[in-house]
Amino acid sequence: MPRLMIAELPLIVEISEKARKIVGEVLESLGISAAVLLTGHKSYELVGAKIEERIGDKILNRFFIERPSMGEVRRIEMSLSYSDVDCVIGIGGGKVLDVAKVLASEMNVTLVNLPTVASHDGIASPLASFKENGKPVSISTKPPTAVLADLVILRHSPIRLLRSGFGDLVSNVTAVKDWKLAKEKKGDAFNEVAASMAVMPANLLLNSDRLDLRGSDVEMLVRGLILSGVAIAIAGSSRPASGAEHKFSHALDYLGYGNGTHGEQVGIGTIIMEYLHEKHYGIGDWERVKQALEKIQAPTTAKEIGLTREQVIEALMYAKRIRRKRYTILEDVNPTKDELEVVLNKTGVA
Ligand SMILES: NC(=O)C1=CN([C@@H]2O[C@H](COP(=O)(O)OP(=O)(O)OC[C@H]3O[C@@H](n4cnc5c(N)ncnc54)[C@H](OP(=O)(O)O)[C@@H]3O)[C@@H](O)[C@H]2O)C=CC1
Ligand SMILES: O=C(CO)COP(=O)(O)O
Ligand SMILES: [Zn+2]
Repeated sequence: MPRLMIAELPLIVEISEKARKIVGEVLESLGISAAVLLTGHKSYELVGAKIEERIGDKILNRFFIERPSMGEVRRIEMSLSYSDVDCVIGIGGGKVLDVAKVLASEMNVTLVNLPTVASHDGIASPLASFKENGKPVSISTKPPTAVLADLVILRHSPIRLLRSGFGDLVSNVTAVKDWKLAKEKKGDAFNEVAASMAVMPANLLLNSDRLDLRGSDVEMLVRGLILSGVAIAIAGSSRPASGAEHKFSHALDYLGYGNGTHGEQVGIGTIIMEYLHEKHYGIGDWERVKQALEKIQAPTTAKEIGLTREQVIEALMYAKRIRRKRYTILEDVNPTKDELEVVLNKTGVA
């Protein structure tokens, strides 16, 4: 029987052209008086400095994040010592927001996140991803109390990172198929609300004729990534947004192969896993996934993210061995190297 669980969710979510301008108002409404600002050099220069001007009276300290790690969290905690901090504000990309999440969780204070890029669904999720000793680790945190997604900032953020966000959102399509498979084959707990929240925005974008991430579609992308994060909080695990395509991406990170971003890797992984779902269960349309990624000029081939065919095969074989409790199409089909060669040929990935 699934356990009854009360999920902690973001209290305030603003997705608009003026989100950056209401930070003061939001802090006021949350009763914040002493916040610590975490940011990156670039994001501070482009966005953070101006926001800090507006809320300067509430900022106790500012830290620039360079390398997201537990060491970085400890460094900040030590500098803050016994200061009476009641809020962490994160203004930056995934690196900054992840450190902000872990710090706010450890200090048990309010977290206000203002993403300056929309590169993955960590914007609103209760998960942080650090590299420790060169290897990726996933850390559970509290979700942000407030997420202020400013569409003007995000529309002008680097296009490669917007495309990456699209890849991470589209990956929910196979993640949810894997989750359903685990429910049917292994009796895993499945949450229809979380699954729908994760998959519906992804399908909306996949079915769109024209995709313009610098234009009107940025809003749906950001909405979808935030809903993904909330779906993760509701499900109590990354299940709605992470299946076999994420195992493939984690395998690449572990092996240190290629130069793709998270979203680029999972995007290519989604083509492969959607092919397997379609072939073995007749559900899915890998060509639709590939075409959508091509439409926004995101990579759809191994070569584009610095991978050889052999490395992709090795990563797929490795992916079968990680996080074994999470049943996916890879454990279900357990493809051999020869079968994977066929998949790569057919999909044109390598
Ligand atoms: N929590 C989760 O679920 C997940 C977390 N991750 C983690 O997220 C991190 C990657 O996040 P990602 O957002 O891709 O990358 P970064 O946070 O590293 O940001 C990428 C670059 O963009 C710069 N930047 C930020 N905002 C802007 C802007 N508006 N315009 C121009 N440049 C900008 C940053 O500079 P500067 O930093 O100097 O401001 C940085 O150089 C990794 O640490 C990864 O492990 C990955 C997947 C999932
Ligand atoms: O990237 C994520 C969801 O998009 C996080 O998932 P993981 O739990 O696989 O790290
Ligand atoms: Zn992801």
